[in-house]
Amino acid sequence: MANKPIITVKNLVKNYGDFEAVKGISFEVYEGEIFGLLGPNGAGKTTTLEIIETLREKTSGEVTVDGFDIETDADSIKKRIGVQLQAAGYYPNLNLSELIDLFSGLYGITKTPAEMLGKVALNDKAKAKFKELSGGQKQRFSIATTLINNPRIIFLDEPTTGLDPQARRNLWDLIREIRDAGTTVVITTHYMDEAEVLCDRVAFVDGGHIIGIDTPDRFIDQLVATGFERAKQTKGANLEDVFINLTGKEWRES
Ligand SMILES: Nc1ncnc2c1ncn2[C@@H]1O[C@H](COP(=O)(O)OP(=O)(O)OP(=O)(O)O)[C@@H](O)[C@H]1O
Repeated sequence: MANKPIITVKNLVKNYGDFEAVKGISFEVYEGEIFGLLGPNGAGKTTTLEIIETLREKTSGEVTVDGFDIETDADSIKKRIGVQLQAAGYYPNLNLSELIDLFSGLYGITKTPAEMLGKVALNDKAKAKFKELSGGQKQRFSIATTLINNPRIIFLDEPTTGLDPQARRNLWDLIREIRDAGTTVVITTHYMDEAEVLCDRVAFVDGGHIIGIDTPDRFIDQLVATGFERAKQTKGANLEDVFINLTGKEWRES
């Protein structure tokens, strides 16, 4: 992968009153990668993402997204990114088809519901309302809405929280497909197994600082090189393997 930065963050600071939530962080996201922001609750991940998404004011520092400055070109950035909305953002009385039409209209883009729902395997739910969907289907639909404006980058904030093992794996496949089709993906997650298999690179954020940034593989190799050894696994499978083995890998939520 040619490492061409699509997001550049330099010395970003965000204060809420006297409280410094983000304390001068710098990092780059490369074009075409799945980039994970990891860290404990309250580390500053959402604050950082919302500043990059032009939804929140920074205190100081510089951020460019696809060559545009968040300070002077927020509108150009908004046109080039897709941000997952929380469920509350969907009109309750519209079905999925109507919601796609509505969002397309807001973007001034002609996208058919069949095309967008097809991308996330929800064509059979075109007439269903958002609240009637399973957790995995809701996440897939909200990812479809991020893709309507052909974004260069999408931002997913804990997209697999609360999903069952199959639904999580299917969402990983979907996120990889989106990356493979050329869209950069920035994701937050509290599941380290997910970050390990899904993310090309991850940054660890703690207390408003970035404390490490690298590929999952290199992070793990570096830790092992220090002599760290994991408690030996006594069994060749775990309960999640049993779950998947018993209930199958196919999508279960139609
Ligand atoms: N609007 C706000 N006003 C005051 N403090 C805030 C505000 N938003 C966030 N904070 C504080 O800033 C810190 C960073 O919050 P942020 O939501 O960015 O963390 P996070 O890493 O996304 O956490 P989580 O994993 O829980 O989502 C926290 O201490 C939080 O309480």
